[in-house]
Amino acid sequence: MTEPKLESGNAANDDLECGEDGAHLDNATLGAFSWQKVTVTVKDHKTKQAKEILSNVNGCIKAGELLALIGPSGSGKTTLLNVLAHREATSGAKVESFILVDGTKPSLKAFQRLSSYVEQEDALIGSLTVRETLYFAACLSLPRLVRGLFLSNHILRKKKSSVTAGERTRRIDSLLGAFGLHGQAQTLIGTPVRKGISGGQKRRVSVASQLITSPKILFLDEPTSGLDSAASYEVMSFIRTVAKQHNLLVIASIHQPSTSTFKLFDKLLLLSAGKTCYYGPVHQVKPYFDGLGFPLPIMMNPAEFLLEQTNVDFARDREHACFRLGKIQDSWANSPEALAVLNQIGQRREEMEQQGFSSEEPLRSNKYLVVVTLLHRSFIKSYRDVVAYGIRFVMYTGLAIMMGTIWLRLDTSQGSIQPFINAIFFGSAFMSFMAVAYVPAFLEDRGTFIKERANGLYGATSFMITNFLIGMPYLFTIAVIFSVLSYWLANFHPTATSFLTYIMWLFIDLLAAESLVVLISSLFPNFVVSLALVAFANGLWMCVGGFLVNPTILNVFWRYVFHYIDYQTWVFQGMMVNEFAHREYSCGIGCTCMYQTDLAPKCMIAGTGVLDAYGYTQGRTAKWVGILLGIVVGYRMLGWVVLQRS
Ligand SMILES: Nc1ncnc2c1ncn2[C@@H]1O[C@H](COP(=O)(O)OP(=O)(O)OP(=O)(O)O)[C@@H](O)[C@H]1O
Repeated sequence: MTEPKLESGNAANDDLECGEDGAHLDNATLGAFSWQKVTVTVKDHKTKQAKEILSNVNGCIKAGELLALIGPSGSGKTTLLNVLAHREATSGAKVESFILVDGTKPSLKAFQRLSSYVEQEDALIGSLTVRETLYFAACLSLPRLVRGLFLSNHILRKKKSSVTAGERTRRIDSLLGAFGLHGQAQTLIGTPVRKGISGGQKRRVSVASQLITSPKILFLDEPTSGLDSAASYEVMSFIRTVAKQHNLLVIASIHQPSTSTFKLFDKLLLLSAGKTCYYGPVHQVKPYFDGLGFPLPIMMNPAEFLLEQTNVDFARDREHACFRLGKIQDSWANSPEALAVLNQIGQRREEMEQQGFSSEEPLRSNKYLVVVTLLHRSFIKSYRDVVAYGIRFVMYTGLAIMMGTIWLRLDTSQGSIQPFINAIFFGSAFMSFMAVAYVPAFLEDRGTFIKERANGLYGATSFMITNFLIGMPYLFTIAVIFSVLSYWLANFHPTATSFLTYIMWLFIDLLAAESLVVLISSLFPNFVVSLALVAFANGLWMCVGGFLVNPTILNVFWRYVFHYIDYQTWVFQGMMVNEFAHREYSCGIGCTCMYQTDLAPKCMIAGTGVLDAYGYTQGRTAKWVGILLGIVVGYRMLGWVVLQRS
């Protein structure tokens, strides 16, 4: 198996600007990040009344500090993290907040440049190696120049902020080192059928790939979820070391950390039912709760204790638990510590207002290079991911052999006419139907796209173009393999032109079928729903496509509403014309011809008689291809609109 040519550690001489290892991560510019009066209101599903899921949450962290957001399930950790990261808080939410970076409100773009967000579920591609994952993260997120490009004024302006190949490699190497991943650099991330790196290593790769753009603020959504306590500690200690070394600000929501993991954080924000229960240094949480009359037992995990005190859902005595929680929340709201946080934010703002915060535009990779990078990545995935592609190849090959041997060597007597028609229908309709096998692969790609777009890497246009382009050679190969095997075995019209025309129809058929999968799976990104709808749509297309009910007698509703927009209609009639326009069939003993044509006196049937029975005219191939391509473009455009809005 060929490895892609990625830049190696000693790649280029043009990296003079990059300085020492890991220097790109250094934060020398951003001092503090604060948030005030964060309140999020949603409409309660049951009562239909407005419900506050976050109420008046304040906080501030300084460069080099790590903040843990903890709280019972449903306390508002994810919502707060989203608000702080300038993402959608939750669907349909009304958000009030006052978020400042060094005392200044940054633009969304400037904030995106300053920060990175690591999702709870790793958005990693299992068939890439660890190094490749960082390499593609770098290519997608960092602006770069292609050698040999004519340097227009625009490009020259961008050159200053571009990252050279050498610098990119240096960043990858330093991140591999910082997260203890050098030993696994060439190991696959892992797919369901190929074991890769461990869960903790995956999490480290996720964090490292978000640090490639040198963010100053790092948001982590449950970075230890699904990991055992040893792996959780390991992941958090790597993050802490990097944050301390490079003066980064880290905010992580975290579920039940072990005592040792808990102590890796500098600050703690304890939430329950959307309200603050404690905010401040981790080491002061014990005296604070002691003072409230809830002493922390010496041998107990502090995080576990705090969650116990603030959780009402699993309490045996719910009334008592609610009373206790109310007391903790009120005590915090009226505490001198809460007031001190507000003073700290105000003080910090004044200090920094004089200094000023430079809001730069985000670094972005060039759109065309993004498409090239995505194509490169998809290509590697396509030849390594057996589940996504290999199995489908085997399935189509099996189907072709099956079809060719069932319709084996049909002769040119009139008895073969109907089997030929059936074979044309089966080849076009069933191959289209089998596009359902693409649903899981597309949903996986869509998932990656949604996460990468949320990180500002690229948009729906780049994704759609790449998806279309990467599918073309693959679908073309399937069309060729299927035709080579089944066309000659079944004895379709044996000329080179007809054979190539058959491949063309099948290729466009597959292109349309896969575009339909893209549209439906974008609209309903759920495996079962999507599968059912694609199957339903194909069933509909088969019924109205002209084979099962002759188009001349198809009733007006189905004919005008669905028949003409059905891509299988055009493929079926295209293949029918290809087969029957230039072929003749014998009527056999007794000379009773099934179709009456000019050749009846010779006891023969002209294939055009079959076409007449279906109402198909010849010489319209270009028009039908045009209609089919229009349908493909239509599906893709609609898919693009859906992805754009999702
Ligand atoms: N769009 C919404 N409409 C109604 N309620 C919502 C909505 N989004 C979130 N909530 C509610 O807001 C509360 C906070 O949700 P959030 O996901 O932020 O909690 P969390 O602390 O991250 O929970 P977990 O630890 O279980 O992930 C929950 O009770 C949740 O049900």
